[in-house]
Amino acid sequence: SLLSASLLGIKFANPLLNASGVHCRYTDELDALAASAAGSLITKSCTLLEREGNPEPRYAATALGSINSMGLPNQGYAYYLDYARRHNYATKPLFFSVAGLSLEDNLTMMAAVRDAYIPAIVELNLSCPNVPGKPQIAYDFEAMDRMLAAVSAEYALPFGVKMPPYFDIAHFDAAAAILNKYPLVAFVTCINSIGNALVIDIENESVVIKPKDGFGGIGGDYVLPTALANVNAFYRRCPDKQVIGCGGVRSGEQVFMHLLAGASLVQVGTALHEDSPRIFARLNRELSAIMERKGYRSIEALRGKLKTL
Ligand SMILES: O=C(O)c1[nH]c(=O)[nH]c(=O)c1Cl
Repeated sequence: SLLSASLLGIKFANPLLNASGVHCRYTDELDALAASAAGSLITKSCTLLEREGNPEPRYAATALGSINSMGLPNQGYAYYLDYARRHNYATKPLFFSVAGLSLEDNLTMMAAVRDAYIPAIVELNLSCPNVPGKPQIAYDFEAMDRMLAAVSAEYALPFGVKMPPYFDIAHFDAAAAILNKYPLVAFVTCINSIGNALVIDIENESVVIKPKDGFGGIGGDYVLPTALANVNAFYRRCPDKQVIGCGGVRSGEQVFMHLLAGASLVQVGTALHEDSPRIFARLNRELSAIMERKGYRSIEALRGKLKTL
């Protein structure tokens, strides 16, 4: 149909899903996404063991988006693996987000997903900005190279990576060159939050989140141009991979922008957090209306068709 999408040869009724971390820590949240108009869903990035995460307040919404320093709160990978075993894949695909605190933990968790023989799609999070003392892997190119070499060898199935934003052409080039060494990295999700921003409340003359002296990853309207640039940069540099867009989506127009930039699927974070899974029905309606107005009969007809001047 008009909004059909595909990734790794798997069919999606529409390109929309949640961004990992939003509305996906607990089974009731995941069930609500499964029952929503989203074309698929993804679990909260998980660690080997359950984590409480950082002290609250650790999320705040602003007029232009959000800031968070959650600290990877999650129920541990066994909880999400159990959910992934019970999911009905005939209704919609499920993504499984992994964010181990070490290479060994990532290998253990991905081996468990591999050995479960379920069609869950793994998105390896290389970009969590909020675990104190753990610099994010994707900003350390040698560490990212080592991680992908070991994970590719162990998991031995196609998987994807969740990337942070880059801001320098040389960094797009270097990061893409590493990803292109690994054919099993079948998709690249761009972007994670822009790390270590600072939101100030002038009434209280204070930061708005407790962890890390108020420093946290931002999402929402703040990040849209950076998200689109990263989607398009990796779309251009990784012709053998697909790209999932994430960042700044709150209406059909931003979904359309991500698709033009080359995205195959589009994730929604801040706007989903501030609304509810009902947002997916609205986004699908708005995207359909734009496509019909412009005469597009399929997403493939517009994907990656961004014009330059
Ligand atoms: O603090 C978090 O849990 C978190 N927050 C983000 O904005 N991105 C991530 O990948 C993670 Cl893992």
